[in-house]
Amino acid sequence: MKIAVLPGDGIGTEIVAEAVRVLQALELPIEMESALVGGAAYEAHGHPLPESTLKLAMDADAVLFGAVGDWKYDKLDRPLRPEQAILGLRKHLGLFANFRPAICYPELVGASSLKPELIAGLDILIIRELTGDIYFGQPRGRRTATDGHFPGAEEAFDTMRYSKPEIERIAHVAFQAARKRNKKVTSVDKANVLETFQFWKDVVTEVHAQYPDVELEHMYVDNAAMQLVRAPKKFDVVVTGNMFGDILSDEASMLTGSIGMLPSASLNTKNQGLYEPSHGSAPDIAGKNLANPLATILSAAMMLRFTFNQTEAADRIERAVSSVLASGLRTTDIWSEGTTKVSTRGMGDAVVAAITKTITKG
Ligand SMILES: NC(=O)c1ccc[n+]([C@@H]2O[C@H](COP(=O)([O-])OP(=O)(O)OC[C@H]3O[C@@H](n4cnc5c(N)ncnc54)[C@H](O)[C@@H]3O)[C@@H](O)[C@H]2O)c1
Ligand SMILES: CC(C)[C@H](C(=O)O)[C@@H](O)C(=O)O
Ligand SMILES: [Mg+2]
Repeated sequence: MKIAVLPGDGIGTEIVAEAVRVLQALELPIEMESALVGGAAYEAHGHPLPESTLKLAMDADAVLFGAVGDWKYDKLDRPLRPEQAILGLRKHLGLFANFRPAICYPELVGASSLKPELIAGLDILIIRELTGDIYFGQPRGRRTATDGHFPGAEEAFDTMRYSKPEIERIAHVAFQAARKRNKKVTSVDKANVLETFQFWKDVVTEVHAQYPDVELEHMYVDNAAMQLVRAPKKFDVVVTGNMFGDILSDEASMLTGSIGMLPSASLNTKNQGLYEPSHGSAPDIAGKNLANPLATILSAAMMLRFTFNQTEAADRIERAVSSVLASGLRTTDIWSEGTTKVSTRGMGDAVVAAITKTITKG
């Protein structure tokens, strides 16, 4: 089991350190090798995704990723910006299927900004297409407008596009995931305005014919954003494009109590995966030992489950997280009256201790 460990920037280094300690506590035959990525790699090597880092990731069975980015790099040319590292990894490794499960742990029902009854028992899965859409479509750039409202003015443009096979494969992923859950898929689009998403809707409908046991509903993205906070438990599997999935998954994270609770798995056709929290490098709290490491720790559990088929070890991590939350320990983002505030390291220590206890007990 070879894991490339890429902590990145900001809180990335702090949260990945805790996930690594959790993996080590499991005493599995895991080989881990670290490399710089994002702004840290730009500082050291002049590029956010150096060849050596990309090679390490491509040769590994799985990548454990923290986060990249900092406001101080926002003026760099786009190819040198830290965010290009994660986009480049997704593209080079072909990580088209992104799983972002939003699960509300019973202990955190009070931590969300939503009413407890809306989110108690919540367990939804957002499946985000990760290598297409306006994120990767060409052409893009800046130019002088020759038409539109202001001919002659400076303008910028991007290209939204999806090919049929790209939509088909993510639709299959969603229907197959739904089969193992509550057999309902909501496909989120903007077919009323965008040709790309009328096509998305048509192709998803076509693929659905192969899954008559799964219910399919279509929903416009603006309505989906509203329904997610109105009645989130009505969803089971949500499948959508790259950009809508980015936005809706951050929204869904608040249903779990905090963005610090939302893990993710990004998979390719070879079951190679990159595992990262759904949040970013949080420059506002970086270096303060304040970040919640649980999204990253839970991403490590997803790695054991999806890439390494180590179901028992994955369960062990998830049980340890539950027991730590049940014992009342909270990082600042999920803290509420009557619970005990701990640091990033303190939360990591508690999860490691809970795992060690289960191993000792056998
Ligand atoms: N995959 C990635 O590497 C990734 C993802 C998202 C954003 N980014 C980058 O991160 C930088 C910051 O972006 P942003 O501020 O928009 O989003 P962010 O997710 O980094 O932070 C948003 C807010 O959530 C809080 N937060 C995030 N993770 C947390 C955690 N684990 N525990 C407690 N609080 C947490 C932050 O303190 C901040 O207030 C940008 O450069 C952005 O491009 C990277
Ligand atoms: C950092 C950025 C490129 C990334 C995205 O937009 O995909 C992030 O927001 C995410 O959700 O992983
Ligand atoms: Mg995002």
